[in-house]
Amino acid sequence: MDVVTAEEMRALDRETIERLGIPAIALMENAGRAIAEEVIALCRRRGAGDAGYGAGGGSADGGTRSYGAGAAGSADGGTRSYGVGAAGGAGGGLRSYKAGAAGGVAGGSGDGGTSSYGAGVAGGLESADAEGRGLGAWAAGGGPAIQPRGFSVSADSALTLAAAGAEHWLVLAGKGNNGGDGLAAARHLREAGIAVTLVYAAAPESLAGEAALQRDAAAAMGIPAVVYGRDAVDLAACSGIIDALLGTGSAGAPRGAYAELIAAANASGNPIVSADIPSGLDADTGETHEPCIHAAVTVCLAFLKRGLLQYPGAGAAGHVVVRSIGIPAALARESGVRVSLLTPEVLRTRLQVDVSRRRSPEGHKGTYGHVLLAAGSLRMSGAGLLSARAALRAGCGLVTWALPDKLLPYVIGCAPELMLAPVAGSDGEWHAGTAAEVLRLSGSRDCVAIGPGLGRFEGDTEWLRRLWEETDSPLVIDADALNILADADYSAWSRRHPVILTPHPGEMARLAGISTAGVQRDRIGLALSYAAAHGVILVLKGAHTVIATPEGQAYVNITGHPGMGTGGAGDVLTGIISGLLAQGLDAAQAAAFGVYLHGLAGEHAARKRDNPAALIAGDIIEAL
Ligand SMILES: NC(=O)C1=CN([C@@H]2O[C@H](COP(=O)(O)OP(=O)(O)OC[C@H]3O[C@@H](n4cnc5c(N)ncnc54)[C@H](OP(=O)(O)O)[C@@H]3O)[C@@H](O)[C@H]2O)[C@@H](O)CC1
Ligand SMILES: [K+]
Repeated sequence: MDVVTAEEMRALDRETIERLGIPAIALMENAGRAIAEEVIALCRRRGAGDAGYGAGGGSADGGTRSYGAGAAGSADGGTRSYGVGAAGGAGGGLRSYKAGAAGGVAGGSGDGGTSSYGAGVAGGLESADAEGRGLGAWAAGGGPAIQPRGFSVSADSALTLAAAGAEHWLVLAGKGNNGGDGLAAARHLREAGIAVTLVYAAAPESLAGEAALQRDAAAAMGIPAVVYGRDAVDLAACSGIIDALLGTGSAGAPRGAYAELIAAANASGNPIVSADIPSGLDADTGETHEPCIHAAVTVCLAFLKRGLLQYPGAGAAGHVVVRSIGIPAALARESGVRVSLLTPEVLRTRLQVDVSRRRSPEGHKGTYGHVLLAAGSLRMSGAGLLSARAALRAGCGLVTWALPDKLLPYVIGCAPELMLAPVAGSDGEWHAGTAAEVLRLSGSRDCVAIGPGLGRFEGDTEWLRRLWEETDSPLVIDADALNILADADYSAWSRRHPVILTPHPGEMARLAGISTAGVQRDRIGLALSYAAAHGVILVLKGAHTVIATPEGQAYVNITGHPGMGTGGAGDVLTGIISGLLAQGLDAAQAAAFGVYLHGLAGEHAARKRDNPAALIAGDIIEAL
């Protein structure tokens, strides 16, 4: 799934309209219909008592974000799900997101999907038709067992709602194309029997182009309209709100009536469905201006916007569903879009990773590579142990842990699968003279990981420079090794093999020479520019870790759990990435797949606890 900036989105719009000849009004119609379908899907979920998307957004499982794709896609209260295919949506009951040959990308009709046949290639679908009947009404067990019963007809069920009479939605319309999308949605809701009132943020006469056409069509259908500031408006007196105030054409903090409507919508307690992005959000950076809509659902049009993946914007967007509006998906790649959501499909098709982690029947420990880890000190022995154990669990054949010799008695037996290589330290710490010994050990290793629990020591810059320049395999640099780099001017250091840097935001701030808040302001943009400028693979850790390559590609990961904010989780990631590198994955593959697996294991580990706050780094290793 491609992730775009507002500028890239505008270029893709232009390309579609001007080169392909698809009229702008057609795109807007598709956008309006998609928004209406998602509103109806939300009404159905609410009718069914699913509190997953209440007012104020947020997912039901305490933080796992969900992104759906396809028609009427919806996720099940926080479980991440990816739907693909003609009628593919992330169905209400799909839980097939495990990395695996068929995992995570099974298509199926979402609740309220358009077809009784055709969808449902995956087992376990719990989709329902317009009347709320599960597919099981026709075929026990669902899935491909559904048989046509002679002649039958199905209707446009995604745009019908049995309990429409109980609903009254307000459509907050700005004067740009985002407002036009909302006005088109209003007509479809009205068709579904839902009461709708338009609330214009600006005088309706100020709308132009396609938005003006939508205004006139809505008026011709007799949809009631009020103008904010001229007519009385009570945003609490409704059952839901469509936010079509500001989209990708907005700049800066919302002004005037826009700001007042956003604040009132948030205060109303009603669920808000945002068109394209929550109004008040910076579509690129994820910065939330004051005020910013807090959506229950964001119906993102055509391509995922970077701002919806980056916090705090990701927190304001609620459940994000990306809907096709007629812009060919291939255009994004063709026009050089460089950022992707890290899904199992992207891992398989773009990164060519064997996500099944298949083992060869003839394989032996030599088949799966050998990691050398230079890590640990007396004060921080656990970091090295965590990295080493994680590398083994990631599937590599052998791990040698180089450590200061004074540490040896304390770690012998802690992990019997490990090989320990004591180097002559000074009082349990590293010293500059150990570089030659580490280099010697690295000679027959498939990758070298440096940093967890390393500490700082005199001459550490020269020590790291030698390893950087002379090791003959890919390097993973973490923790204190990153701090050594931050204090050095390493741009002149030469390097023949790839380097992966794995900073958390604080370490990234030191590397880039900016504040941590500056790092978090636009993580995707920073990761892309840093990786390109320094010729490294950058893994910028944190919620929605970004993996950027020197060639200018970036991947944004959404596996993971808030419970993973615990000491040692980063050391585990370093081990996983190293373990994958040793098995022959290239640096981009190992970094991306490692981050993905780390998050997935964190989710599994969190689920095993009564309370995810109890999660510790070792649990992530055990869940791999
Ligand atoms: N193009 C297409 O083909 C398609 C586009 N699509 C849709 O269009 C959206 C982009 O539409 P857009 O470019 O018209 O911009 P939009 O977000 O509606 O806002 C512009 C208006 O907001 C105003 N404004 C700006 N900042 C402001 C502020 N801080 N506070 C207050 N007002 C502010 C600004 O007013 P001005 O400052 O110029 O007076 C202007 O009137 C996109 O997100 C998607 O939803 C889809 O239908 C697919 C096809
Ligand atoms: K909006």
